[in-house]
Amino acid sequence: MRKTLIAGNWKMNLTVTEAEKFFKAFKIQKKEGTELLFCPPFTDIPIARFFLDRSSIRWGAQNVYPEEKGAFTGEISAPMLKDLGCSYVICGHSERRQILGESDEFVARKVKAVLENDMIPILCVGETEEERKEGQTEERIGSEIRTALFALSKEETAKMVIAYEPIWAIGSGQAATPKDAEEIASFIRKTVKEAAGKKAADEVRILYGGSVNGDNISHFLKQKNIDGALIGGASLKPDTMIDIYNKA
Ligand SMILES: O=C[C@H](O)COP(=O)(O)O
Repeated sequence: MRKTLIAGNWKMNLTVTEAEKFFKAFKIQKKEGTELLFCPPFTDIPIARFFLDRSSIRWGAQNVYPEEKGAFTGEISAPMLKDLGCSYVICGHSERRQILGESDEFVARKVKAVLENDMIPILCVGETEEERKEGQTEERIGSEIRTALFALSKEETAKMVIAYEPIWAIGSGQAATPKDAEEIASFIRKTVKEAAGKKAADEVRILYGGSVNGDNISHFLKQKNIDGALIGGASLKPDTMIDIYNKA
């Protein structure tokens, strides 16, 4: 039985002062079978640890550099995140792939580094509006997944989370339909099965991300292959995130 994961990606939002205010206001009743995660900016991770340490809520990072240590100015390594108590790391978010030109190969190195440091990678995949119109969605996502899984064992693959985030749905207020998201989630599971076998495909968790809110979360979670959500804008307000968690 796969555990539902509700993950908030704050992106480049909330200062330390604002994060403190957020966590002071964030109160939930723990639910069995649903995991809650926040991925704040690096600067807020110690604040997340301070407030969430004795709770069931996990914290993670939005990015990582694939090398362990060394002369990589401005970068943060997986051992550094592990030492801060991070459980998850988002790898290959489309905002990084598009703005910073991160390649599938570079993202694959991050995924490996996260697993080697006993954390769980959330691999983001998804198509642009143009690719969708051209019927290239599966080709794009298939290639992103195969490259990320290439150097992983079946056991490592089974631990992963893959987030399907159609780029056109991110921050647009126009989410994919639950039916379309399920179709791609099913394709993702099939791709994992071909690359790493049935056991890994049965265990890997697949999230949907892109304009998720309190009104549509339940529709996504009813889908057979969708195990949770990666939430951007709606994760920035305590009340909205509490509402989403309660509906999950
Ligand atoms: O990582 C989160 C996604 O990019 C979704 O962002 P959004 O919920 O603001 O559309």
